[in-house]
Amino acid sequence: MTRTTPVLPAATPLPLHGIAAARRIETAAAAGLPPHTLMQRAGLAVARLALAVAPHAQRVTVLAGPGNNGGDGLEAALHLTRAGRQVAVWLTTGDIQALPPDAAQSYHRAREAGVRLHTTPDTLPAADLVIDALLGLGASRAPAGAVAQAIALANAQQAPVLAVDVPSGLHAETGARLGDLAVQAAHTLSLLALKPGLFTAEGRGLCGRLWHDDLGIAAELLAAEAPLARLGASTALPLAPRGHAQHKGSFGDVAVVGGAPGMAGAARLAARAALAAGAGRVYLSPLDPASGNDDGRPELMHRPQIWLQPQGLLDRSTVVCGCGGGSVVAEVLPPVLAQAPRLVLDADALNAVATDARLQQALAGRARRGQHSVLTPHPLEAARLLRCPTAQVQADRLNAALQLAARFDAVVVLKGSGSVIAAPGRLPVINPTGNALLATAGTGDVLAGWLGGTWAQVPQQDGWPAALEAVRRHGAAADQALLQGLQGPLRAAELVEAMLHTL
Ligand SMILES: NC(=O)C1=CN([C@@H]2O[C@H](COP(=O)(O)OP(=O)(O)OC[C@H]3O[C@@H](n4cnc5c(N)ncnc54)[C@H](OP(=O)(O)O)[C@@H]3O)[C@@H](O)[C@H]2O)[C@@H](O)CC1
Ligand SMILES: Nc1ncnc2c1ncn2[C@@H]1O[C@H](COP(=O)(O)OP(=O)(O)O)[C@@H](O)[C@H]1O
Ligand SMILES: [K+]
Repeated sequence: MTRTTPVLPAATPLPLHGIAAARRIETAAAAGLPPHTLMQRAGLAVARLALAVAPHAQRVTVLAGPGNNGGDGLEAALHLTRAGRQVAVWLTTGDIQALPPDAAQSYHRAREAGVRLHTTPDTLPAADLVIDALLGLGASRAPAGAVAQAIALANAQQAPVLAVDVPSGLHAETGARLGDLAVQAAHTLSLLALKPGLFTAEGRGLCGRLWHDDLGIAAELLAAEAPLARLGASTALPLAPRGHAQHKGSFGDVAVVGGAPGMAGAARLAARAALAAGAGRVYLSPLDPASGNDDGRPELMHRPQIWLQPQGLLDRSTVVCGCGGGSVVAEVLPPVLAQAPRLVLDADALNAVATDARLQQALAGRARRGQHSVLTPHPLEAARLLRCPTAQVQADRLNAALQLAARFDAVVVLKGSGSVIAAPGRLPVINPTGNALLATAGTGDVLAGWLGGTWAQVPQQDGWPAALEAVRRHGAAADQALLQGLQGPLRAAELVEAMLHTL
């Protein structure tokens, strides 16, 4: 029995399979079933979801492509016709002989059921719902010809679009667009395996609301294939509750090094976030000698130039370095990289590392010395570290994060829509929370600080659990703000407070 479920929020971690693995899962599942069963189940699942999300839609247009994704659409058309809807199928090919066998069988079933079938549309009929069954896992190049034309028509009309398996024009594995044209869906029903590209880069934006149907196959078939990543859980993994006899020394120290002239706010935001995350003591060591304490947060302690003290805060704290670091941060990085036992490197600290081979060596050698590092680049910072264009990072975010993690022997948080968390020897995680309310200056500083504040409370661990939890909660606060109707950006100082009130 097939079961369609919403994917987000994900209460438990979910495996995300690459295209090759997804195809092997399909082949293994098909081998244990009568011919054509999976496509029939896929079409039924699409039709049921269409009726559920658009119950009043009388006129449904199905855009069917040249492969098996089109076959799923033809099956859905058949069921929607039986359910009394006015269905028109627009096939991108008139050459029925060229359809793969499963899709050809669905074509004949649809025709026999009286579905109206047309080829190569110039215009689309007015519809209440459009089903995008143009391209699925087989999409390997920029949409061209009739497929490209159909995508453009789908995006130009008003009705909501339900995408089958993946919005056409999106790469299911990377979340990058294959070309200029991609379907903007209101809903996407992912079939059999969930794919990483639905959750990162352009995926979240193009998919709309995400649904999943495993087409009733045995769970063992999915478990038999190694995933490329997992979708993190969007529920809280709380720290141990505070004991009655605990004191501020029980919750670790954080030292924030950042805030070059003109950028004091960035370091203050990170320090505020570390405090709110629950660190016992938070010290602020500004890179601007003229900068004073954060008057809005008298709890923070002003400690100038901790990098000049041979033994002290740098040796025993969780250090967050780089927020608003400017170019001067490069000067303090040698002692910071040498001494900090647990280090979060953000923003200008990463830019400084990107341009200095000695700093790169010092960073990469930390793990061998038993020191732990977490890097939190946004795509441009990641591109500088990898010495490639930003577009190349965004074209394969999982791979970029894995490369950085291997090169620097560190936990890496590649930020942006669907942040990727990677570390050597671990399956990468795509974070399921967050939205564009976070697209405003300073929210990255808040993430780095919160991460440091979380990590300081579990100093015996590497930065992996703290990174997962900080990224999840950061996004969850934005999701909660969206649900509460916030229209504008979630300003960074307010984000700190919002995170405090988010599980
Ligand atoms: N079989 C089953 O039982 C089940 C199948 N399922 C469904 O099958 C889907 C995978 O089907 P698929 O492998 O046939 O690939 P699909 O995505 O339809 O496209 C291939 C066609 O598109 C063409 N094409 C590619 N790129 C193009 C471009 N940019 N612009 C234009 N054309 C382009 C490509 O041409 P070619 O590159 O070969 O020249 C080829 O003709 C999967 O996502 C799921 O929906 C599931 O429901 C489970 C049950
Ligand atoms: N569209 C978006 N969807 C989800 N998260 C986003 C989006 N835009 C930005 N973010 C998040 O906001 C933060 C921005 O960080 P960053 O670019 O470093 O900003 P800054 O340097 O100004 O603090 C990151 O955690 C990023 O993942
Ligand atoms: K599709």
